[in-house]
Amino acid sequence: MTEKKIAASVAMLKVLEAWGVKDVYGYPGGSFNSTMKALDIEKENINYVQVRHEQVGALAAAAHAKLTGQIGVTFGSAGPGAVNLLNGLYDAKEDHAPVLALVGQVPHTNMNYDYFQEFPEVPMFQDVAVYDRIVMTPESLPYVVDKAIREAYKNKGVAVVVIPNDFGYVEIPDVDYASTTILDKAEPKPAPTDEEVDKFLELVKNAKRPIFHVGSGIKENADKLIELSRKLQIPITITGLAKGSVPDDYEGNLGTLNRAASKAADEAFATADLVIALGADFPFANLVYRTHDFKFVQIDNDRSHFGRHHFLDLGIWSDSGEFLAKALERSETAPESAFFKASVAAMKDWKAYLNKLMHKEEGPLSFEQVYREINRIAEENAVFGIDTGDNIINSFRFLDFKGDKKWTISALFATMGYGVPAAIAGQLAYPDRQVFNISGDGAFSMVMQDLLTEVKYNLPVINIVTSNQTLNFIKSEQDDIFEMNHSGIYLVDADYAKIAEGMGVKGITVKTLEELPAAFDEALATTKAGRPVLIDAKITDKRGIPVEELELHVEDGKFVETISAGYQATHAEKTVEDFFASYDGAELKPLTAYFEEYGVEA
Ligand SMILES: CC(=O)OP(=O)(O)O
Repeated sequence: MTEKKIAASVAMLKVLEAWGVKDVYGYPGGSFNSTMKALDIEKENINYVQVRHEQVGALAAAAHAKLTGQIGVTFGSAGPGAVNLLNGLYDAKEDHAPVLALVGQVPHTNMNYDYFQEFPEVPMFQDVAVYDRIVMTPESLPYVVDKAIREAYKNKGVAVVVIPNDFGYVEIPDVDYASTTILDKAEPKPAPTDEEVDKFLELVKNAKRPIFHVGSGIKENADKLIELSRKLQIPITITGLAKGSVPDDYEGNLGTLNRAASKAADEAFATADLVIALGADFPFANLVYRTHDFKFVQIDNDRSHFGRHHFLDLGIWSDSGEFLAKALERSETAPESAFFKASVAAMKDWKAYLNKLMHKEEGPLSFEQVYREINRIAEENAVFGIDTGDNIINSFRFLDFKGDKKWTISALFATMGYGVPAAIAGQLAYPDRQVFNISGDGAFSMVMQDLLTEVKYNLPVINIVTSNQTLNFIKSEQDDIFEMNHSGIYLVDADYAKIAEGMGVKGITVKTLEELPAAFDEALATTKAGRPVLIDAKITDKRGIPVEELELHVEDGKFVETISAGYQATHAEKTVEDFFASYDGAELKPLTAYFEEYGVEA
């Protein structure tokens, strides 16, 4: 009997198909032609998405993984194609997203002869990858790719497989190379002991101002968290990635911390005497966790995370759902807490302030009104690709995450140019949903060639460019540096609507508050007709209020609120009241005012 044969590259694609991969993002080069041939053969089963820069392909794969939880796949050819992948792969690494990168290599017979575009790729990917291999035989190609996918899932990171081009053409035995059956088995969840939960409850009982800081893993258990927050009277702060995981309309959800914060969250956290970090892995902990003394409880399902941001008073290795269920079961309802009430009141007023800014009807166009319009047209299950810069702060503050919405950012790596690739990945993964890209002009102009990808695949993305000819996130940082002029942050303006039109995308420019609603209506109508659209919103370079400059400390047995010495040194406003007023917030009150009102003691 003759053994059935299959090209090694086709066998590799069948492995991807078995793992449920639908889209593969990349740009061909000569050293990748054996896989390109296979992609053509398998086009009914797997979709090759031609991006216009490998960086965009790698970022789209990372965004796909972050949005869906499923592996994202990207490729680049030997040499420049491989190098261009790096930015997107680092984004995946830093945000723990499973991504497979297939990398072309010259035919193995030409390797080590200083051949055209040949370079040693494996060492280059060593730092970014959790698994990094060059295929050594045609027969092992599907096996190595299968193993790479398992490693990417297991280690929540990037797996790289370098493929000498000639191996892909070779016929190998046609057998089932994929090991996807492991997907059926859920990992066992760690759970707390009764004693651990009782110790936690004792710490809560002895605290005057306990506060939660929770990570995005809470999403499935947000109901239990809210029940415990109410029962024990503990307000909640969240990490940036947890935005939307705890409903914004829960009165005890104070929102995010630090620079992208709500005022109430930063203020309340600064007075906490007990911080309960629940799956929170916070990249700014070194700033925010070290401003004052508090007791620290950490509950995490990853044992390698314990103590990495703060010394522990209590560490509980547990899944958040298991922990919350037991804490609810073993706790008694706490008496009403003045700290909880004061925090909730401060948050309510903060939300009213944001609402006021969004609904301004006079003055120049600024980012708040753009967000009002996005919220107006956004559907319940919209998907957002949000680019790095002010749009991160602004989306955390102004974007309405209610409903079944999904969003993604380049969180820890924070690369600019993420919005377009994320929107492409979002629209391909969720073809029936409305998808937005929200980018600053600096970020957008790094990847704008990939509007062509939206056109090529008929992706009706709503691209919003918040365009102020400034790297505004950086400008704000420079504003706070003593005796520093603005340096290198001003950008040449462009007519992004015209650029979009030149690529086949409907382009709309909006310069005034009056023009804004009609522009968004037109954008909506365009995408409903199946076409991508771009709104170039010419906004001011106004800065949002930097609430991270607020500081609380105890003087004579009472909390006192000030603005940081650094801010005072670089700005005219010296009092908290003047600080609020300079950001159009004369009605805002320091948390200390609420403390007095509700009787919170230091
Ligand atoms: C990085 C940066 O400053 O971006 P933006 O101008 O969108 O804030």
